[in-house]
Amino acid sequence: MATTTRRPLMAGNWKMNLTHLEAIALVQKLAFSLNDDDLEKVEVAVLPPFTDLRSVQTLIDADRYNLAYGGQDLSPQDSGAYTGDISGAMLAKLGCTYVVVGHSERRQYHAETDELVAAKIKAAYKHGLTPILCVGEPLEVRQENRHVEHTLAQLDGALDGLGAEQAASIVVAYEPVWAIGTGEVATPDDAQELAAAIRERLAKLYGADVAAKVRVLYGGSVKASNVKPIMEQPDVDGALVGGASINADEFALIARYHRNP
Ligand SMILES: O=C(CO)COP(=O)(O)O
Repeated sequence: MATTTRRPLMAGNWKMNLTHLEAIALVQKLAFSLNDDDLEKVEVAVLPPFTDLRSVQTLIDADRYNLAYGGQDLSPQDSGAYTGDISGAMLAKLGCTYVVVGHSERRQYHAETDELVAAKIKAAYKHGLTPILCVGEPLEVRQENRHVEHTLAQLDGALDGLGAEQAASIVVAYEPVWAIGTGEVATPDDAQELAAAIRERLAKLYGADVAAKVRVLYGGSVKASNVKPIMEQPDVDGALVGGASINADEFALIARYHRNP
């Protein structure tokens, strides 16, 4: 399927890093490193901790930076007695475009199930947010050569009950757990294999037109030095970057992969 209609998305998942003051410095530096030409070719988003979002919003609005931003998680509930949780409504009020859902660290450390991930996706759409759904297999599953099956089962579970109109705007990030924070990046062929399998499953569930619209990202040890061949894969439409996204120079280089040497 043609990639030309899908604008790549380069998203920086800061995870639990950077105070709101550090966030301001990073976003300023990032904005100065990217020119209009870069931002026409790719969409660039930052996904800071909740405590940084108000500062990031204020800065981006005031200086009219052409950067998107979003949260790293949301509650499936709208409001109420859910201590420590943040609702989609709260993120939407802060001008967020995106919200990460089902990251492997949430699945691992907060026991998030596919069912909960599906509920969070619905909550995101309810509040006008675009989910960045993370799927991907742990090492032992890859060693057993069940990575495609495992990842597609996560996708099926997360999309359960979701209509085609909403599915057309979802972003799916293939993040093999063994590649996250390990320095061991998947090969461009690995990334393409799963991105194509995800798109094929979307086509089966929602039709080829929907599948052709969905951006499928790769995530896991992405750096400026390895991003280009991954981005050249026909079904890979961007990157979800962790560690390298909290360094403004490195993340700008990644976002500008199309003019890296
Ligand atoms: O989990 C990731 C992005 O969501 C990837 O993290 P790293 O880029 O640090 O491997």
